[in-house]
Amino acid sequence: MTADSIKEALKQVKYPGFSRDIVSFGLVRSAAFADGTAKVSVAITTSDPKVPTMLKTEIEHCLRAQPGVKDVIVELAVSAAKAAPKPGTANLGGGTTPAGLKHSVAIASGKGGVGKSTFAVNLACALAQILEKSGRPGRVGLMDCDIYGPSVPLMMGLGGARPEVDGENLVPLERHGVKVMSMGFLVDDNTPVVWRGPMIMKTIQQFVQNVKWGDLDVLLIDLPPGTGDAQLSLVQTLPLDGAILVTTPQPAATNVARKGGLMFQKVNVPLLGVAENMSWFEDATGTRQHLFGEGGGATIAEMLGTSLLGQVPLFPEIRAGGDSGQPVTVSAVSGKPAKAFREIATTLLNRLKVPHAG
Ligand SMILES: Nc1ncnc2c1ncn2[C@@H]1O[C@H](COP(=O)(O)OP(=O)(O)OP(=O)(O)O)[C@@H](O)[C@H]1O
Repeated sequence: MTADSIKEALKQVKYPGFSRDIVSFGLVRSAAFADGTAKVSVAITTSDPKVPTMLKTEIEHCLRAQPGVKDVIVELAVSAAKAAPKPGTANLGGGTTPAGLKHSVAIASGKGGVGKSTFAVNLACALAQILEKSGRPGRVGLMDCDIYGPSVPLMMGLGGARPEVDGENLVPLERHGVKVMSMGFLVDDNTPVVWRGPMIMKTIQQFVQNVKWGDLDVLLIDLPPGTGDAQLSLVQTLPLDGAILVTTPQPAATNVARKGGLMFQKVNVPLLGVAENMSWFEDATGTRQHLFGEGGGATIAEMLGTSLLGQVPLFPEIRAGGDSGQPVTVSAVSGKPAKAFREIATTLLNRLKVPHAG
């Protein structure tokens, strides 16, 4: 055995209550092997006294089964979770999953203007439609963390709306079957907000913990564009199941999108796939014009070891839907643009193993 093969073996150990293993969660701090003794050091954040005991037993059991291992020493550093855990809550690396939230997925892009918010809004509406048909209405949330230019309120037809306050909590607004919370609801359009890192972190934590999301199958999180410190902090603050990277097809966009993907890999957030937006434009004769080049989405997906979730063509109706607050998935349910988003929504639900009738 070597330090590496110990870590490899520990990939079989799942964090209690999760389908992910302790290595991919980034909880294994060190591993060593000498004279038949495997020594590992693991750091976790939890307030549940059962978790450390369960983990220790699992790790010992796993390593004792490895060839040449006679003894196992597990050093477990346990720090208390920041927030008091609610029933069904697990805490990892500082993030707290609210009870009732099944899956959270970040929508990210390497740079601005690729249609990330448009994609997030339409994906949320398509998910809500599929889940409603499956007998699960009102189980999709959309959290707009694009603090620098929140466009979700306008795109969802909620411009100027204000959420209700219930005690210490905010009640998300509901539109097109989606529960929505956005920084745009809380700040005045005419007052530019100068955000500093700690303020961003605090706001995002409150968006997760002090918003009455209720029972959700999927919460989509629209991240600010780019791969700076703000994004990295957000990703570490939020308990994420995975991320979708939105890109346009031109080869020039691949490098910057790749950086976005690598950021998630650095913090052990799995990539659920790449979504290519503005893939082509269908002219009057039905011929596809590749205005922004071709193949970028598939190339990035391959580079990052993930797959292409789907492609969304350029449609004037998509832009018009965003501007009017009636996303195309809602205003023209049976049209081609809506179908493109629904296909991606179905693939995502399958990937997250959410049962549906879509
Ligand atoms: N597939 C599409 N077809 C037609 N128009 C689109 C499409 N996707 C996005 N757009 C339009 O492109 C513009 C930019 O989209 P959007 O605001 O969603 O980008 P973004 O990546 O979220 O930008 P930022 O992150 O800088 O806010 C919008 O006017 C939107 O309506």
